[in-house]
Amino acid sequence: MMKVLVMDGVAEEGLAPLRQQQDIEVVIGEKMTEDQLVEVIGEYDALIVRSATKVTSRVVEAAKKLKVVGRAGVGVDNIDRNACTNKGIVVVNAPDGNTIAAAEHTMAMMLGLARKIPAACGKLKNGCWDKKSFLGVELRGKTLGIIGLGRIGSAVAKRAQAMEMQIIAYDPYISEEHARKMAIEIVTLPELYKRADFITVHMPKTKETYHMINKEAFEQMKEGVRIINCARGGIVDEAALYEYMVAGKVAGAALDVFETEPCTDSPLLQLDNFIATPHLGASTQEAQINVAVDVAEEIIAALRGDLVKNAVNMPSMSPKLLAKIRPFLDLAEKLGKFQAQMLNGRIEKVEVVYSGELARYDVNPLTTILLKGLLDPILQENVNFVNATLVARNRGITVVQTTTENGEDYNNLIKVNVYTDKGKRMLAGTLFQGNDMRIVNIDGFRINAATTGHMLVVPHIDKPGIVGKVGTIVGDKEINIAGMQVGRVELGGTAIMVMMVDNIVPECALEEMVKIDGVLEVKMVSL
Ligand SMILES: NC(=O)C1=CN([C@@H]2O[C@H](COP(=O)(O)OP(=O)(O)OC[C@H]3O[C@@H](n4cnc5c(N)ncnc54)[C@H](O)[C@@H]3O)[C@@H](O)[C@H]2O)C=CC1
Ligand SMILES: O=C(O)CCC(=O)C(=O)O
Repeated sequence: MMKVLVMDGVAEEGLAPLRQQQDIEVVIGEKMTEDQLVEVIGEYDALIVRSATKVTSRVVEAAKKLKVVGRAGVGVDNIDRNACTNKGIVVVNAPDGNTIAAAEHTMAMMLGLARKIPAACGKLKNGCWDKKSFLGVELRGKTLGIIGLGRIGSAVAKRAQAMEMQIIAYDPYISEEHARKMAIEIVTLPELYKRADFITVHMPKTKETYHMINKEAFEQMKEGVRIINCARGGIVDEAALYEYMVAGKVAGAALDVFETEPCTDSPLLQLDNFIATPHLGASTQEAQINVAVDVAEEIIAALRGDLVKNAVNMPSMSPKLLAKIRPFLDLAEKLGKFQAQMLNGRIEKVEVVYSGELARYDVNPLTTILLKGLLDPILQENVNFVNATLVARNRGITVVQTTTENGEDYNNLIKVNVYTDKGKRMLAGTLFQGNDMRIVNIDGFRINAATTGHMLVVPHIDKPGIVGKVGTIVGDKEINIAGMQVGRVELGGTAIMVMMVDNIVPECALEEMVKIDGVLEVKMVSL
């Protein structure tokens, strides 16, 4: 039975996909300290969190069978991704389910600021009918500066356009063309500061974005600007914000997120023109169900060893790309696994060439899974789709990946050259129609071998009697031969024999075979 620990009040309705699995037990956890989590995490195969639980390196170190950490939401800054990656633990998030909730919360903040609703409401509830203090401004005709034009930034833009605002945006990773299609003008950051009446931030907290809205930024802004942060605490420097609000340059600010959460004692909370919500951006019934369902499905996929759509620490891919390359993923892994059993010496370099139709796809996931197939059988540590590239890099293995339209007589071909301190080994495989996977070349010898079961691979001198002698040894061990392929370049030169056998041939028999005159090497490969 696999166990999933669910923290932070993830929506119960969304956990239905997990509860439907016969072999998965769902445990709803109460709020825990780091020490408490460290104590229990060893029991769990998967952990689901929102933003409250911190998945620190200590927690990750204490995990014994954890395969996946799921974030029911977007931001994964509460999860130590490097620690997870090093340990081969997949980190998944649910990036789409709360976009609208966060965008609507941003609009609510903007309208709340423009019309001073929270302060007016507070005063009225205290028995004071005060109309004079709450003269607001309209959004129509105002310029909204959006920093970070991703999912939420774009959804905010669309809603603000409906309110007849003019949108300008800064996002160094979004093309102007993309913005133009949404009728958004891309500007530099200084220009955005200079022109915007309202500024809203929608990017992740990174080294680059931490305290991005600081004194220098406030200095460049318009008199009377209003600031909104429904993204991550720390993007806005709260001390600087307080200073510029008190000085009157900033007419109002609304924060849903704070540098330290929970936050109940900030001086900002004393200001009438400051609106605060306790990280509620994603807190709608709809969003919570959406993200819980999404993350539950990802957790199931990860626990079953299937590919996940929204992994943040391994190559993830669109469903469209996945459908196209899924059969090639199996082939790539098999080629890696095959090579692992053929090698002599320490791996120095892996060269993968993708040809034919494969040249049209993003082949990074194929290389990753090929490395997993290659390194997992060789190394002591657990190598998986998450950490395979990192493991290769940490071991000083150079990985080179190229694509070419020229498929060398095949519609598609994956060729893997592995260089060790003892030489080079080449292997190539293809997918024929109907996803029929075949090994088509070993060290330059053309063959046509299946990619399942056990096989003896025997490079030898092309002369009579060798196949018979190898077959006799296999027969003496009462092992059935299921099929055979021989590849040679020229008569009397070197050749390769691939003998399909029903069981693993024992080491002592392999040693006997190597002694046959003309046999150069014997490798037992199981796929
Ligand atoms: N308050 C809440 O409850 C919620 C907060 N969030 C947070 O909102 C933020 C945005 O989420 P999404 O739109 O889904 O993410 P996204 O990944 O779709 O968009 C982020 C955008 O920020 C841009 N960006 C990155 N670095 C930048 C920089 N230095 N300057 C300007 N732009 C930069 C990226 O190019 C990207 O377009 C995240 O931090 C997320 O954690 C998301 C949901 C709910
Ligand atoms: O789960 C939550 O309430 C917060 C959501 C959030 O901040 C995010 O998705 O990045």
